[in-house]
Amino acid sequence: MLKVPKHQVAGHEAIGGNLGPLIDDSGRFYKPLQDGERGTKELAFYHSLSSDTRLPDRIRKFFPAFYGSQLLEASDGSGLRPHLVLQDLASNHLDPSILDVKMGSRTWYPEASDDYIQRCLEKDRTTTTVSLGFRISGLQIYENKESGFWKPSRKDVLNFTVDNVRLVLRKFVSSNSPVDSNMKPDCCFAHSVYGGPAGILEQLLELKTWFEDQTVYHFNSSSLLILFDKESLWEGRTPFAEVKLIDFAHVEEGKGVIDHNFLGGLCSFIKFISEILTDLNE
Ligand SMILES: O=P(O)(O)O[C@@H]1[C@@H](OP(=O)(O)O)[C@H](OP(=O)(O)O)[C@H](O)[C@H](OP(=O)(O)O)[C@H]1OP(=O)(O)O
Ligand SMILES: Nc1ncnc2c1ncn2[C@@H]1O[C@H](COP(=O)(O)OP(=O)(O)O)[C@@H](O)[C@H]1O
Repeated sequence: MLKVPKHQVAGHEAIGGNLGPLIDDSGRFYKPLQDGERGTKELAFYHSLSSDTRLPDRIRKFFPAFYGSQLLEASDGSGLRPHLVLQDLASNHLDPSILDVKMGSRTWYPEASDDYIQRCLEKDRTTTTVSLGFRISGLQIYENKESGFWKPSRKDVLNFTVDNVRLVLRKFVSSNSPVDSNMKPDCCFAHSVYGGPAGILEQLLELKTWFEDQTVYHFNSSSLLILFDKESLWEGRTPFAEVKLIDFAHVEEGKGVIDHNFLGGLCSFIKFISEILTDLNE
């Protein structure tokens, strides 16, 4: 039985009769192939990744597992449509807090259509994409059983300033309410979630070592999806905090050139996470 994901934080959503991803109870995430080149590009990327022997195992783990494609009834009622069959990254987390961070100081690329470039340029200039090399494109933070999740609207997220980003990255690992804007985030989970040998910072640094070398792919407009849940943290499960790469509808061949755009954004994001840990130590 397919259903609408409970923990989707950005992108096209299968609610209100729209086209969007679906999940099942076995831990699979079905992402409909988007129209035009976008869908075929993302499918081709996953196929190429599966057979790419150059990809080290320590890097493969950053991508959702890929189980091919399947024709399924689309969520918008338009009939059968091919879907990517992916690992549902939220399925092994109870009440996950999730951040979707769109990487790069530009989300457009020269091969795209003029109309697409114009739309991207506009969003890049009005968000932190240009200034920071990344923008938060969606999030949810689990508070507690009574209050559930704090999930700011898409419009509010698109309006995040640099200061908002700094604050949200602190709220993400805090125990006090993310809703109350007067409350200083206590960052009480920062050491365990961002720090430590299996924490987010280590994972980001490992990913960075690959981006410093790899010239095979250019990850235009792709995101880092960061997930953790308090339950796994308390139970000492590993990994309880994960960094994954998603959204490959605009990946291009790297043709021997470093993906400076993604790498620059990654370095900038790493700095923001490192600062939180440094501030705690001082
Ligand atoms: O249509 P919208 O306004 O929801 O824009 C989508 C973006 O949502 P946003 O407004 O930034 O929250 C959406 O951004 P997120 O993935 O939500 O960060 C994508 O940029 C999407 O483009 P594409 O599918 O990657 O080509 C964008 O879709 P397209 O406009 O390219 O179809
Ligand atoms: N494999 C996955 N498992 C769980 N959730 C996912 C997965 N891929 C994407 N998502 C969720 O869906 C959202 C949108 O995904 P994305 O691939 O960027 O779609 P779009 O192409 O519509 O922008 C992400 O922010 C995340 O919440």
